[in-house]
Amino acid sequence: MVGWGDFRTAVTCTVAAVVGALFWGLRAAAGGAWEKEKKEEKEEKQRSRELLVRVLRLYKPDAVLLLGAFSFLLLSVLCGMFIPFYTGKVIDSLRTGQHEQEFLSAILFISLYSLGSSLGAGCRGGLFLCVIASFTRRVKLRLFGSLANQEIGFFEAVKTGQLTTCLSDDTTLMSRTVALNINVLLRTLILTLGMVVLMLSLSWRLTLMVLLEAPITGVIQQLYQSRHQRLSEELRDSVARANAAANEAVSGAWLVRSFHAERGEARRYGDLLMDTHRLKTSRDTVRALYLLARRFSGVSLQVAVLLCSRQVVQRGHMTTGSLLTFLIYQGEMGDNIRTLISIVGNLLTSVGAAKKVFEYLDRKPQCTMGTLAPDQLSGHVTFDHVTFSYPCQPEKQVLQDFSLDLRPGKVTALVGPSGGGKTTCASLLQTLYQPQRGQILLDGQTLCSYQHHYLHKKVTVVSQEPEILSGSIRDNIAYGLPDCSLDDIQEAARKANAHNFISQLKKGYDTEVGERGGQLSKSEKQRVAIARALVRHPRVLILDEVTSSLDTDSEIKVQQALSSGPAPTLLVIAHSLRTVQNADHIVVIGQGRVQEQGSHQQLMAARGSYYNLWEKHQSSSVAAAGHHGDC
Ligand SMILES: Nc1ncnc2c1ncn2[C@@H]1O[C@H](COP(=O)(O)OP(=O)(O)OP(=O)(O)O)[C@@H](O)[C@H]1O
Repeated sequence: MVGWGDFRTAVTCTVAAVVGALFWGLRAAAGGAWEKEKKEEKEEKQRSRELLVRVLRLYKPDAVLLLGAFSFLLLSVLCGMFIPFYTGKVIDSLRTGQHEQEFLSAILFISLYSLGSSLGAGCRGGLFLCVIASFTRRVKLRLFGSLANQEIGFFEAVKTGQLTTCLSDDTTLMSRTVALNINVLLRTLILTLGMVVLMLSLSWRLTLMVLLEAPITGVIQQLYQSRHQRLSEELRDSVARANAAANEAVSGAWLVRSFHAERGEARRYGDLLMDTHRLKTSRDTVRALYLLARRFSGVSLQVAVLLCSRQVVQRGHMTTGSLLTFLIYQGEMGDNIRTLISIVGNLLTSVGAAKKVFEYLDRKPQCTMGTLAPDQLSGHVTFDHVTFSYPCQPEKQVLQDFSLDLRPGKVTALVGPSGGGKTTCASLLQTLYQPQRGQILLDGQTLCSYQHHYLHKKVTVVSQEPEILSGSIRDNIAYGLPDCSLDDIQEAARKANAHNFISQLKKGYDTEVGERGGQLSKSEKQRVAIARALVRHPRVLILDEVTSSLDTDSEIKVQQALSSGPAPTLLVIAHSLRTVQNADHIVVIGQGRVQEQGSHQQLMAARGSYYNLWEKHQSSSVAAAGHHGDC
């Protein structure tokens, strides 16, 4: 016979089922309007799933540690699951006041399971942290390797702040959240399955009611997840933009100060911070609403179960102790269902940070270097009909059908008006950029077919603004050559006329030069940079406006040093025509094209653009001399 209690339970279950179905129905009805959004969401989810699989594959080297962590996880979950079960037994034996033996054994089991659960949880946590640390280090290193290999155009297109945020924050976020989410997912899954079995054994009616929470939570979660993910991504980009602005202002502090741009910079940074704040507030509001809806549904179901449980106990289907056990499980079950549903979404969200990391990890540099490393290299360079635009300004052709021959062991001077493309030639020779058309050959082979390390030892450049790194002078000269001896360093420094000033420093070659070589004068920096180039014994040496910051004495000494020993192919880029008239070959470049070439005498006789440049140079020198005389 069906009693009143059974009837009430059945009615409550049906009502709850209808509510659940209604939620699904509403979602399906609204689905029509969201068709497009849903399709995009689906594709996004598919991409996130693929990313997740890639992240998981990266954990392979930590498989042993992970196995240990999962074993402890299993131990802690299984032990923890039985504690409420024995708590119910304790209550029952207290209530009846009999079976002391049962009471004591229940207490003993609770103690043992608590010990096992705590031990398992501690070891699991420790091992997971080790895995996360090792994973993060590995990913950071791989990402750094990939970034370091990118061509210069990439660094011009992407802001430094974005790259450093990706390297420091995104890698950490990706490893932490994925590992923690998987940890929680497995723990909750095992716990939920175990609890369902135990709860069914206590009361299948109440268990069915508790399980109705799943579809309701599912709907709430669905609504929340996509919005939260979108806002989180926007927030991450906004933080990166603010970081980039701060970086730029701090690294260019002298520029900000000398142009009195402090207020403008502060305003720009303030606007970006405001944007970040707005996105953060929206994201937190969405989260607060979600938590509210989740809590409300959970509490409603709890009340419904309590109402029905009275009937179940009164009818003798359960003891009070079992009911207590059930209610403890129910409390945890609600959390577990919510966690299980949210964790799948969280896992997909957490790989959002991995998106950028993989984007940079997968990026292939425009020029992948080859394997050529011949013992003999004559240093014959050919620009063969090269056309080039900078990646950030593709519409502006800086070099147009540009051809040039640098003959082995000879000095070629590249002269021409400012912005004509001289430094661009030097950058292309270092493979910092790739020409869009034509090719650059070294001894008949394209630059990219040489081994990376070999090419940059054989083709070196001393640029207008030499990059000096913080560290000692010795580190700077031997940069990139870990086996370079002090003798070689000193020999190169002598040739660059740098040995004297270095020897006079208190710590000599071990003197720290400060950030970006701030403790050295411009000429000293230039001479250290020349020594850095010469220590490599290059076959092709490019001096880009080097003489402008050298005094005459240094200039003569450097020229003498370069002409002694096996002379490299020398490309001298110069504004001052005085320094180039002795060159074997002079090339005049203007608007990205070769305008004239020949020896000084030939070009002067031709009375073309070189002659005009020379005339201008002469008259400005005379004017400068007159001005000094007046003074
Ligand atoms: N990184 C870059 N991105 C975009 N355009 C650039 C970049 N570097 C140079 N340019 C542009 O390319 C053109 C050629 O510049 P390049 O520095 O090669 O000239 P240059 O002859 O060496 O000038 P200067 O004698 O003043 O050093 C110029 O119009 C310049 O604005």
